[in-house]
Amino acid sequence: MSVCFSDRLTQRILATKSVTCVGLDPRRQSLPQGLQPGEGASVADWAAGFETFCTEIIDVVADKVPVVKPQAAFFEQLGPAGMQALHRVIQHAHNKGLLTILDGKRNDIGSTAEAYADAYLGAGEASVWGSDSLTVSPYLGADSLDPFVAQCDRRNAGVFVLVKTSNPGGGMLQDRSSEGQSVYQTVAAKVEEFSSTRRGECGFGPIGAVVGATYPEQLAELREKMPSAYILIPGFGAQGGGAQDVLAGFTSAGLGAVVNSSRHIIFAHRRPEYADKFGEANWQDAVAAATDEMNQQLACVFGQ
Ligand SMILES: O=c1ccn([C@@H]2O[C@H](COP(=O)(O)O)[C@@H](O)[C@H]2O)c(=O)[nH]1
Repeated sequence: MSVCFSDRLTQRILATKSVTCVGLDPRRQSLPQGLQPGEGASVADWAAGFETFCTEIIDVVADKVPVVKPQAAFFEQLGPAGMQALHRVIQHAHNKGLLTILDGKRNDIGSTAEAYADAYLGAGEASVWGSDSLTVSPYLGADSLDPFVAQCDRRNAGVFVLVKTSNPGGGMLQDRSSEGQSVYQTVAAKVEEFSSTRRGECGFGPIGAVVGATYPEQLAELREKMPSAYILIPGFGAQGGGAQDVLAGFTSAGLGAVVNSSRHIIFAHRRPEYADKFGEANWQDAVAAATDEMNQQLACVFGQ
């Protein structure tokens, strides 16, 4: 990949006219009936169901959105078979022209973080997992982030550092203050420092931040504090965030952020408004309709 991650993401946003990120969070109990392997099924059977589910979602959304975010946890739950399915899902997204954010929230001391960065960062054949980008935790400090940043430089990959997460309990650590600055503000300053010296043509660098749609005030504050960073905004839809909550994450050109929704899109066939219209057998049509709906709700970011 010769183009830096932030420029590739920007190109995809402009080409699809969408800032929606579809989260691939296959949950056993919510899979459409036709993909549930039935009683006594092995983890390998479930992994096959996950793979079919996610690849079909990718086929539906490939021309509608710039990026998908596979959630590693659900694949890890199925052991080696799940991880093989995850790999094939990432490759399928890549082959369909979608960018990938692997949501693994990885990190460790620097020398071990090097192995994580090598494993996950680099699209297609550039790394064994083939992901364009990865979510990472900042809680082991700046030196733990360095290996990820180095791999972003080497392989034109991207990372999204957890800054202000969408969950209600995140403030226990993230909102703590010392020397007049909260932890999330300290992490944001580091993200900006990394990205400001690596800006692509789009004006953003490859080191981004995770900021929840459930904290619109902090999102506005962090947009200002990190002018060089792409923001991944989870918490839209199932967690209660809406279009008005995420507007402040974008520049006036509608760039600088992508908004993730997982359950509300991939399990749209279970939402009453879609269940009646499409029925479970046509779950792919519900995914398409829910993606179109989210794109329409967020179209306002381009005309701020
Ligand atoms: O702060 C964060 C960081 C990550 N997530 C992840 O995003 C999706 C959200 O799923 P929904 O179904 O749209 O609620 C999920 O994979 C989380 O692990 C987050 O929600 N908040």
